[in-house]
Amino acid sequence: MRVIIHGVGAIGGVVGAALIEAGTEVLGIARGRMLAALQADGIRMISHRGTVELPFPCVAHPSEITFRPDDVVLLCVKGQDTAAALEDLRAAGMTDQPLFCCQNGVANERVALRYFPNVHGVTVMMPATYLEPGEVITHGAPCYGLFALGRYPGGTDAADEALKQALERANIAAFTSAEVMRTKYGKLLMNLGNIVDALLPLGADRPRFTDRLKAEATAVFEAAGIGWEDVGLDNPQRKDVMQIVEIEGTPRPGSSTRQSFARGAGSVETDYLNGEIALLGRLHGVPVPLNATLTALAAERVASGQGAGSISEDELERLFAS
Ligand SMILES: NC(=O)C1=CN([C@@H]2O[C@H](COP(=O)(O)OP(=O)(O)OC[C@H]3O[C@@H](n4cnc5c(N)ncnc54)[C@H](OP(=O)(O)O)[C@@H]3O)[C@@H](O)[C@H]2O)C=CC1
Ligand SMILES: CC(C)(CO)C(=O)C(=O)O
Repeated sequence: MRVIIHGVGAIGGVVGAALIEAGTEVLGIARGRMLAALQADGIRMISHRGTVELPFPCVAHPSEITFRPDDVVLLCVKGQDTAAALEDLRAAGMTDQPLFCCQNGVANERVALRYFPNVHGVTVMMPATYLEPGEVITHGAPCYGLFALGRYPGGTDAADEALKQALERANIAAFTSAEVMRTKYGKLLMNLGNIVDALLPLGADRPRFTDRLKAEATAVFEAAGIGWEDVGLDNPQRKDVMQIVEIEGTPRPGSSTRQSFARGAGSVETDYLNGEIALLGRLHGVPVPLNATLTALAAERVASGQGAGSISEDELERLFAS
């Protein structure tokens, strides 16, 4: 099995480095300063086990790849980059190789099914960081992360089992799930807080806002008949397997959305997180003013160049009340 990682950032970088360290053949698709760093010096992965530096074979575009029958493709780009990535993979000759959406949100798998027949969802529990080109960090321990894998829209197959085994050899705990989207909807509830985490200053009271975002979302799920499973700290599959730990000298900078602002990435994933709740609320006639407000606020903050920590608790409370 060769694992092609489309989008070598925080998740793609940690997963790729861990697989390479464990002896799996990996090929990354990266861009910009990350691509240049990987091609020049390979990847540096920092974890609770220490720092490893590894060669990370990479190309700039899928068109540079001759796809093989034993390839599996891990899509590790943010939701706003999914459609372009899928188009590039198809144009490059990918056909029925398994495609695993290692992404937050619940929209990627459905889009992928337009392009490819063999689509899998992955619920990614991994506190990963990418701020500096060539360097990725995971604060997950004892395993670097915990992944649930399953075929989309349902079931499991040999590809799930093969990837699960490769991940486990790489210190990433994994389990297969015939209803993987249930855990992805549960994870989405957690990720409604990404934009709150990003925009509030460090140390602010986040649950004051995130609890209300989740309440809107669970009401929408109920109205829409969407089942979900809690994948947070109380999940028994997570306990003892993957907790977020301190790494001396390497503070965790916050959610993946906060990292996008910190890197000046020019886009954030909020349309596919809080925006998914806005969409579902509008489809099912459930009021979702708070998630809709934050979806719009994220776009406004990206456009105006304001970023991490740019709104106070009082300002956010006023927006929630308006
Ligand atoms: N970070 C975390 O802790 C977690 C993240 N997730 C989810 O995992 C997914 C990936 O997130 P994360 O790793 O944080 O994101 P990152 O932004 O760190 O990594 C994505 C990488 O893909 C690159 N990329 C995007 N489009 C292309 C393309 N067409 N060709 C080549 N490279 C491309 C991006 O480049 P560029 O920087 O130039 O945009 C970036 O380097 C998201 O859905 C996120 O929500 C899930 C759990 C935890
Ligand atoms: C790790 C977690 C849950 C929150 O930081 C996440 O999924 C993200 O950052 O996108």
